[in-house]
Amino acid sequence: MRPTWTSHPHPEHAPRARSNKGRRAGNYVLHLRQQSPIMVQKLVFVTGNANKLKEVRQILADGQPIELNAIDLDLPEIQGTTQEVAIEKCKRAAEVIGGPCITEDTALCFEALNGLPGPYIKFFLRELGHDGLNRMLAGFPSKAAWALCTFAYCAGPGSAPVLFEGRTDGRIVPARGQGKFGWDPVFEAEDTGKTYAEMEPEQKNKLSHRYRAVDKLRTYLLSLEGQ
Ligand SMILES: O=c1[nH]c(=O)c2ncn([C@@H]3O[C@H](COP(=O)(O)OP(=O)(O)OP(=O)(O)O)[C@@H](O)[C@H]3O)c2[nH]1
Ligand SMILES: [Mg+2]
Repeated sequence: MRPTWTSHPHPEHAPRARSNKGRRAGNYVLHLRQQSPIMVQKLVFVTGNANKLKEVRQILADGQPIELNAIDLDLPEIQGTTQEVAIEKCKRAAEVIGGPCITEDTALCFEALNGLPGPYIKFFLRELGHDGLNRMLAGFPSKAAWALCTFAYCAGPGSAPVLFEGRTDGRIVPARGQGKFGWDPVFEAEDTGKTYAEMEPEQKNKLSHRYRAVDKLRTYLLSLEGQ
């Protein structure tokens, strides 16, 4: 079914900013623009992570005209596979805002640990830091890892979310580079010899897990526009 692109989230459903995180991405809306400004259509990106938002904006700025904004909502993230976590979060986001939306989940998966920490990387990073992530692999010969980005799009309350995954392979290394974003300094992307943190944004945004997922999402959203 074609989503009701033209509806803003109803003011009664407008979420309040998270107060417990001390950061806020801002109240924004994703505009899918056709050539005429009158045809502006809207979709909410629900995330509390300002770095994600910044990167997604940068990636989307290069290509078809999609204008991105976001709402910061404190949504529960269940335990499960990356797909299960992404589906439930997006479903809940659509219910809360009462309309179409996208959400994004990032996992960092260690080959030696059969894909863990995966979607729980946020908590491992917070508790162990860069050094601890390296030490987790001390007893294993393989330092191979992959970064996995899962975007979910939900057409509205009661609709099943659609997923878009992007994966970048690499390995876990002692921290190198400017540590502005999460685990960027300890993830060396395959065939680059550089950690994400050592790359200019332009380089990361052309090979990252996020870039690969956004590319699929963009194609899907624009195909909906044409229907
Ligand atoms: O170095 C990094 N380079 C990246 O490219 C990247 N993308 C996400 N992350 C971090 O990995 C965890 C995912 O958890 P996550 O998907 O639940 O995100 P989140 O809770 O911060 O935001 P959201 O769920 O409100 O969107 C969080 O700690 C993010 O900061 C990254 N770290
Ligand atoms: Mg989260």
